[in-house]
Order: sequence, then C-alpha cells, then structure tokens
Amino acid sequence: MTSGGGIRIPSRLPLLLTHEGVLLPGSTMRVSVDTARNMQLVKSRLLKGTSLKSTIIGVIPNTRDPEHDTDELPSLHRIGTAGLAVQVVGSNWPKPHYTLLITGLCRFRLAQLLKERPFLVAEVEQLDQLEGLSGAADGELGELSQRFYQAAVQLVDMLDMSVPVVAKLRRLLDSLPRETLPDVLASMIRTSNKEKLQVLDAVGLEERFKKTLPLLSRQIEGLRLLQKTRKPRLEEDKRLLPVRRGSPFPGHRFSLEDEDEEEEDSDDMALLERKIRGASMPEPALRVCLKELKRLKKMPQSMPEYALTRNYLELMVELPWSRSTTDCLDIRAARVLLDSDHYAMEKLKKRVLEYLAVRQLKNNLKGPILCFVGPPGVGKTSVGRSIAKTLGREFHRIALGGVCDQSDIRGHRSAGTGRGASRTAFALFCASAQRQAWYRQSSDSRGSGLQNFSQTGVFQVLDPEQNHSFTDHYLNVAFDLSQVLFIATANTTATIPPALLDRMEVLQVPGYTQEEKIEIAHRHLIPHQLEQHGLTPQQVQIPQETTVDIISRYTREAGVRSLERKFGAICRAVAVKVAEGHKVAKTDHASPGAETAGGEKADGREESLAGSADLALPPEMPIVIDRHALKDILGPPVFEMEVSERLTLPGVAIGLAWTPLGGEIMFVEASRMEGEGQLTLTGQLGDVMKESAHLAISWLRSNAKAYGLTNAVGGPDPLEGTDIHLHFPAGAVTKDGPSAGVTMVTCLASLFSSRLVRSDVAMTGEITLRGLVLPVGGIKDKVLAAHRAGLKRVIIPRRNEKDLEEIPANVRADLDFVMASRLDDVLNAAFDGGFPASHLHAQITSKL
Ligand SMILES: Nc1ncnc2c1ncn2[C@@H]1O[C@H](COP(=O)(O)OP(=O)(O)OP(=O)(O)O)[C@@H](O)[C@H]1O
Repeated sequence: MTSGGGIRIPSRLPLLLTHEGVLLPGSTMRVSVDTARNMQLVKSRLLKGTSLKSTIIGVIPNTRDPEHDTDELPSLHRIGTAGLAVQVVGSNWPKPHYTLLITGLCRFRLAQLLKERPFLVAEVEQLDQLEGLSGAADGELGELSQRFYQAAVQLVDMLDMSVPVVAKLRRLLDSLPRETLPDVLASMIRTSNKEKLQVLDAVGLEERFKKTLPLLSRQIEGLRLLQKTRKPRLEEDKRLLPVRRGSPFPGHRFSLEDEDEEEEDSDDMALLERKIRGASMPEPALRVCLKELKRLKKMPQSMPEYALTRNYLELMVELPWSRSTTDCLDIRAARVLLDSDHYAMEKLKKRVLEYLAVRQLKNNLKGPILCFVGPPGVGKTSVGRSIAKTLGREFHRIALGGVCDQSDIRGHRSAGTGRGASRTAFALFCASAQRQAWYRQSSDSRGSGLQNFSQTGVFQVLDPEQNHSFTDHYLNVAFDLSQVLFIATANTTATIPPALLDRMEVLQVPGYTQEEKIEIAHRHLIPHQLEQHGLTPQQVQIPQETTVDIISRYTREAGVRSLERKFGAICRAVAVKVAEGHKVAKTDHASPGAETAGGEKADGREESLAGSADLALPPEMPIVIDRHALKDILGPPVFEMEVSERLTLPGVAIGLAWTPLGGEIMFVEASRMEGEGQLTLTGQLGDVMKESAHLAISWLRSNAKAYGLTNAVGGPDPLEGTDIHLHFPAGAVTKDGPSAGVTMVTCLASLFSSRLVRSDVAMTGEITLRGLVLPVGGIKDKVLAAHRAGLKRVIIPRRNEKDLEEIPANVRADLDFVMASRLDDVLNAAFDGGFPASHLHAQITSKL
C-alpha cells in the first residue's frame, strides 16, 4: 500500500518542517502548522493545488526550537519522508493555524534546496525503492525479516483481538510487504522521537530491521510485565493497544497514558462490586445493586447522577444485612447496671427488667413497643442507653420531633438530586449492625405533624408484625427490621396519634423531688462533670447546701439537665483557677529561687507574687463552692421565693399546672372595674379553660348570698355594674384543661370578698356547676412543683387521694394535703380561718 516501490514521487518537493513527531513511511500523523513558511506552503500549495501531485509534500523533522524558526533557515535534516496530505483543517483559535493529516509514503534524501521563500522547495532523491525483498528473501536479511515478522505477530497476539483495529493490524501483518513492517511498527509502538529519527535515517533495510527489532522486543517485554502484574485482569489488558500518535489507523488512538486513569476507575468499580457481593444482601437487593452498578459504570463521573448512585450503593453495602449481635442478657447484671447508672426511677427500672426478661424467654421482640413518657432531662434516653448496654446492642437515636413528612420515615427517591435515605436507614447505617434504634417523638409545637403518622410509615418501622419487610423509598428494597429493638420516648402522649399509642406500652417517668435531685447530683452529675473537665474531687468540692441552692434558686425543672449544666459551669470556672495555679507553680519551678524553696507551696507563691503581682494565687485545694462562689460563678439567683410577695392583694391564688416540662405553680390573678358585667380572660387560654372560668363565675354568683360576696360598691350581685378580668401569667404559653377550675373560684372569691388567699396554698381540681370538685391528672408532678416552690398546703380532689402514694415520703411529710370533694372544702382550706358566710365581715376587718 505505502510501499515506496510502487510510488514515484516528484523530484521537486515543497518541504514541511515538523517540530513534533517523526513521520515514517506507512504511518499517518497529525501535524499542527503555524509557522510562516509552513502556513504559506499550506495556503499556496495544498489549498490551491488541484492535482494529486500537489498534495505530496516532503516532511522533514526539525530538531530546532520552533520559537526560533522565524526567518532564519535551520540546518535541515538530510533525510525526510514524502507524505500525502489527506486532510487540511484550518482554525483561528487560539491563533491562526492548520492541522494536517499526512500519510507517509517513502523516504527521500535532500539533494539541493531550491527555494526558501515563501516556503521551502527542494530537489529530492527518492529512497526506499532501491532495495526490496523479492519473494522469499535469503541470507541475513531474510532471517532478520522473518524474526521481525514473528516478533510483530507475537506483539499483536498479546493484544485483544476483539478490538477491530487490532484484528485489522493482525491481517495487515500478513498482507504487507515485509520491508514496510519496521516503519509501520516503529510508528505504533512506544518510541521516542530520537529513536524514530534513527529509524528514519536507517536507509538500508538491514540496518532498519536491526534498529527496530530491539524496540519491538522492548515493547513485548513491557507488555508481558504488565500482564504479569495484573493477571486477574488479563482480558482487559489486551485492550490496551500500545499505539501512540502516528498510528496507521487514524481516529483510533490508544495510549498507555490513558491506561492509568482507566485502571484506577475500573479498580474502584471492581472493589465496589466485590463489596456489593460480599455484603450478604438478599437476592432482590443484590439484583438492584448490580443493576445500579452497571449503570454507574457507563456514567461519566461529572454527571450529578453519578455521585447519587454511588452514594446509594455505598449505603446499601454498609447496611447490616446479615450482621447482628447476639443478645447477652444476664438479668442480674442488667439490674446492677441500671441501678449503678440511675438513681431512683424504681418503677421504670422494674418494668424494664420485666420487659427484658420476657423478651429473653420468648426469644423474640414481638410485643408492645415501650414508650417512656416524661418531662425533659429525667433520664429517659439514658435508661435506653443502659438497656442497649445490658444487651450488648448498639444504640442509635432517631429524633422524630417535627417530622411531618413520610419521607423522613421512609426516605424518598425522586429523579434528580432530591433523594435521600430515611432516618431509619440512616440510623441503621450508623449502627452498622442490626441492633437497637431509639425512637423519639417530640411534643414541640410542630407536634401536630405527627397526626399523620399512620400514613407516614411509622407503623411499618415500629410494628413487629410489619417491620420484617420495611421498605425505604430510597433504598427501594425490603429490609428486615424485626431484630431491632425499638424504644420510644416522648414528653407527652397528647401528640401521639391514638393508633400508635395503642401499640405502645407507656411508662411514665415523673420529675424528681429535691432530695432525689441532690442524690442524683452527688452520685452521678458532679462526678461526671468533674471527669469531663479533667478535675478531681481533691480539687473541687460542692457541698449539699450549694446543690440545694442551685436546685431551688438557679433551676426550676422537673429533670436534672439544667442542674447538670450548672455543674458544668462551676467546673469550667474551677478549671481556670486550677490552671492558673499550675501556671504559678511552673513559674516558681523555673525561677532559680524556687528549687531552694524545697517544694513548699506557700513559699513559692510568695516569691512569685513578689515577682509578678498580677498572677492569680494558686487556690487552696480543694476549692469549696459556697454561696458566694456560686453567686460569683453563676450570677445572681434566677428564681426567688416570690410567692408571698405576690399574694399581698385579694384576687390572687396559686394553681398547679402540668406541662410537658413537668409540674409548675401558676399565679391566677383577677381584678374588677366598673362595667357591664363583662368577663375578660387573658393568657392564651383554650376553650376548656374559658368554660371553667364561666363555671366559676356562675357558681360564685349563685352562692354570693351565702358567702356574702359583693360587687365593687357592695351590691349583692358580684357582677352588677362590674367588669371582671381574669389573667393567667406566662401569657406567651397556651394553656388549656379543666384543672384550674378550683383556682379560679378561689381567686374570684378572694376578689369578691376582698379577703387574701393564704400565701402557702396551691390547688388543682376540676369544678362542676353544682360545686363538686372532680379529679385531674399529673398529681405527682404538680405536688412536686408545689414542694419545689416551698408551699406548705396542697388542695387536691378527694378522688386523687390514691395518687399520693407515688409521692416520696419526705415530700408528703413536708406538705399538708387537703382532700376536697366540694368547693366549700377548697375555700375553707384556702383562706385563713376558713370561708364561712357568717364570719365574713369579722374576717375582712381583721385581715384588712
Ligand atoms: N435518675 C438518674 N440518675 C442518673 N442520672 C440521671 C438520672 N436522670 C437523669 N440523669 C442524667 O440527666 C441527663 C439528661 O437525661 P436524658 O438525656 O436521658 O433525659 P431525657 O429524659 O431523655 O430528656 P429529653 O426528653 O429532653 O430527651 C443525662 O446526663 C442523664 O444521665
């Protein structure tokens, strides 16, 4: 085809000087042309010429730096290759240039330079037709050509025959004249420009074979080595045709450089595939993963979908499909652990142990889901963590507060970027083995979103009957959650939909009494905080009185979370003092006089003080946190005993309220003014509470005569010519419920009778129009709140008497409980000297 033997080139040839690459006969090369002479050659010869002859040019490798190839003619290489310009492409970017595709025809020798401008023209002598291997060559040349041919066949056989260009090359080896093989193969294999130049200069055939044979052997060796190191991927290696620029097959460029990247990529994919196969996922999940992997392999990395698919596969691989822990439950050890981690909570701990014992005997997790309900910071999560520890399971917490969307529970997967795993799947991913997850529902203001739970798939997750085939929309395959032990926590059951609540066993976790808090603080919170701050009991001491002060004057909560935070603040302050002390000690040590001080701390201190007066004194150990230190560290007390101050006027009474944060005392205030009998209610009250207010007024009006209640001017109807305003403080918080009924009656009775309510009484109870007192909920939390506030008497409905059993004995001993079945009982207990009608006037004078 390109044998010089069959082609006669013109004796005068325009010359193209190439800076990059060496064109050999039988190969094709792309050349970028931008120097003045070469551009002229293209414009006036190649683009204008019409005959085949005009497209034949002499290509001479220019060994000089192209930058200097301006006007001065370089000393030209004497041997060049005549080539056929088969394609010319012009472009203006980034500067005007042409790209030529040239196929080498035969060698020529430069005889004489005829013209230098506008482009070079020379008289040339055609080489390559002088010798030839006629048929079966004999002698050394024949042997050389045979060896060369065999080596070439060996090389091509090492490549992948399924690649069309390799198959074509294999066929060409047999059909091409042997003398053309050195040029063709030298242009294909990895060779430097210098080596190619040597091949070009080898005009004699024998010399040419000798020059190219070692290059061929080197390539074979290199390929063999490569295949040896990457044996498992032999098939892929064969695809790597080590053909560089100058391939005789334009358009097919293979390069060993690209290979590395490709190799990395496919290694990565192979690794991922291995991981997928090794994840022991069930058949359907494996099928989905392999399908996704196949898609991923075809995707360019720059595509957004690539990262998404990859993340998906990584998540699938990490999910604990088969990994699970064997529960190692020893009930006695569990009891010890629960006791050592948590003070009090006896009822809860007992129930938890029962639950665990039954689960172990039954050896499955079917049954109601435990749900701990109580105010914040009472240790619900902490008990859950201990349960996981006793079982040897991993613990993960999922927060569902504010969840109102099904995708949070079950994930979502839409086209594009908006897809993600559910919180459930994410928790499992984090837990990395099928063990325990922790469900939490919040009673925050967005709690109403939880109403949709039945549709949101929470059942599918929690319900042991359904969760063996939980399908996350993101994962899109079923996952067995039946081995996961779910425990729920909530601050209130009010926001949990009834259908879900029905499947749960609710365990109430009430707030703590002051005594319990003191114990928890000294057994758990203080040691924990000391450890967290790198302090020891030898360095800091917090006496019980300080703890009591913090509990009553700096925190007012049902749990112990703020209490723990306050201890944290104290530890930080102490840490500074201790660190400052160390600093002084170090300074002493470094000073020459310090050594003679013989380790006497006091001496060292004096010396250092003399040297630098602004350094703090190292504190005496241990630092004792007394009331003054407390004020210094935490600032002035946040809560003061304000109760008696607020009850100095008629028309104020203390009610007891239950909130998700625990029990609270509440001051109900009433005032009256001239008007038309209007009742104004403020403090964000719900409908039930508004109705209670109307009930209270009606009852008082109907009994006004009996109790001697009057309006502002002493008239028999308290509402005549009078407007009433009833206010419940903390106006920003919505309140509702019937339990403030008795407090409203007491507050209004005080207003209408102008008598003061006792300042140490708190009350709770629902009222009826006939003056009965009905039972209410949350008695324990309410009583604890009254105790916290330092009140002495608590009025509760008689039918709540049984609830007093839950209240710790010491709290019961501190309080005087009044059981009320009628409103008369309430009023009698709330006012000094009772509230009988006959004594009314005498009482007023004595009080006012
Ligand atoms: N009885 C207790 N004994 C020892 N530490 C306790 C006890 N109760 C609470 N704590 C500690 O109080 C801190 C808060 O507890 P935890 O986080 O379990 O509260 P929670 O009831 O889950 O609150 P929330 O409803 O806000 O999540 C933890 O450090 C816990 O160890």
